[in-house]
Amino acid sequence: MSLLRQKTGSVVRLENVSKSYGDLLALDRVSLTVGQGEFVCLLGASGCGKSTLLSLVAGLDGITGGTLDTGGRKVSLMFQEAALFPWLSVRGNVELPLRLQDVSRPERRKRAEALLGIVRLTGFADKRPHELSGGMRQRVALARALAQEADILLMDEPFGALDAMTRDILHDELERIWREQQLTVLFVTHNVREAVRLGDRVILLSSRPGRVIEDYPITHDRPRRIDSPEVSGQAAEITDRLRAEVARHAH
Ligand SMILES: Nc1ncnc2c1ncn2[C@@H]1O[C@H](COP(=O)(O)OP(=O)(O)OP(=O)(O)O)[C@@H](O)[C@H]1O
Repeated sequence: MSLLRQKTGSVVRLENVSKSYGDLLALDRVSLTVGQGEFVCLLGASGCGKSTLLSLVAGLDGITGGTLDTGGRKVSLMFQEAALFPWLSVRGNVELPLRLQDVSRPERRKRAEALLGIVRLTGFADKRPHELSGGMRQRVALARALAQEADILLMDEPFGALDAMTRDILHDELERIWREQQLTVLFVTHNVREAVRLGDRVILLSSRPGRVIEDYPITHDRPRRIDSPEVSGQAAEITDRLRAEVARHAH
C-alpha cells in the first residue's frame, strides 16, 4: 500500500544546520531532507542533539548556522510524556488545540469524536487522564497532535516509556494513521528496532556535536514485525555502527 503514496517534494530541508548553546556545539552542519509523506527516524547516542533537531524544525528554538526550511508548513509535536491536562477530560484535551484556533464548539466536538475514533478511544471521551493506561494516554496525545492538522508530525520518543506489547500495538496504529492521513513524520528514538520497524529511512547522528553519519533506507515490506528476521538483521547492522560511534567518542 505504501508504494501508492505520493512521495514527492521535500517538506523539511536542513542544509548545514548548526546549533550552539553558548560554548556548547549541539549540532554541527546537519544536512537532511525529508520528503512529503516520508517516515524518517532519528537515532543517535544520548545527548547527540536529536531533541534539539526536532525543536529547531518545530521553530521552538533558532538555528545558529545554515538554513532550515519547512516551507511554512504546520508542525505538531508529541513527547515521551503525554503531558495531558489532568483537570480536562480526554475530549477536553483533544479539543484544546481546536479551542485555541477558535473552532466552534459543535465543530470541536465533532472533530474530537472523529480523532478519538482514529486512535481507537471511542467511548473514553469523558475519562480523565489518570483513569487511563500509559498507552491510552499516548493515544490521547496522538489525537491531540493530529487535531492541529499539521503537515509534519514531530515525535520525540513517544513510546519510550511504554511496555513492549503496548509499544508494538501503537506502532501498528501509528503506521496506519500515518498512511491514512498522509503524514510526514520525524521520529526520535533510542530504540534501533523501533526505528527499523517504522522508518522509510533511519538517520544516524554522531555523538555530540551531532552530524549525520548514515542515512539507511529501510525497504522491507510493511507492516513489519519488530521481531522479524528482516527488522532484527538491519537493526543489528545499525546497532554495530552506533556502538562504533559511541566507542569512538569515548576514547
Ligand atoms: N536549552 C538548552 N540549553 C543548553 N544546552 C542544551 C539545551 N538543550 C540541549 N542542550 C544540550 O545540547 C546537547 C544535545 O541535547 P539533546 O537533548 O538535543 O540531545 P538528545 O540527543 O535528544 O539526547 P537524549 O537522547 O539523551 O534525549 C546536550 O549536551 C544538551 O545538554
